[in-house]
Amino acid sequence: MNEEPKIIQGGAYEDERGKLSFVNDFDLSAVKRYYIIEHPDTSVIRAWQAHKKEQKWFQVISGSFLVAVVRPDNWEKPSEKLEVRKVILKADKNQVLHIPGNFANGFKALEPNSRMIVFSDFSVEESSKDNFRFESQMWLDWKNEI
Ligand SMILES: Cc1cn([C@H]2C[C@H](O)[C@@H](COP(=O)(O)OP(=O)(O)O[C@H]3O[C@H](C)C(=O)[C@H](O)[C@H]3O)O2)c(=O)[nH]c1=O
Repeated sequence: MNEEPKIIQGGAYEDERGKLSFVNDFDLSAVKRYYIIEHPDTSVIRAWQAHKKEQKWFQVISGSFLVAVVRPDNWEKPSEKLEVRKVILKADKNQVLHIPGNFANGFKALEPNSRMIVFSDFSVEESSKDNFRFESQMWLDWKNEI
């Protein structure tokens, strides 16, 4: 599988009734569950979680996050020198980041109390059989990011 992470751009509509935010191109037909992650401050690093098959979709719903994505070259002992792709997701940009299988993800909030909703195409049980973790200090010096 050679699919790459990508941004699905949404939009917003405002009138006298208020504001409606949407992501029309986000097809949720594969999604089995969602969860919401909130980081109290910008010092918390949540990394690295990885899946060979499970897909995730991330949307920031409050504040902003730096999300980093790496494709492990080896699932037991990956190289420490791999390309790190970095994306800043902000609640007011209405963007969904799709991370296909075969990638590791890591992130930190850029503002206190930032919140992110995560959609997954695997149940919790399926995910637990496709769950890989790597040390947070791998690949990125998080403290010096932004
Ligand atoms: C995600 C999830 C978790 N939980 C329970 C299971 C654990 O007892 C507890 C903490 O979960 P976990 O340590 O897996 O959370 P993260 O380390 O943030 O990882 C999660 O979010 C990152 C981005 C991943 O990519 C992982 O696949 C996903 O598991 O919540 C549930 O009951 N349901 C859920 O949907």
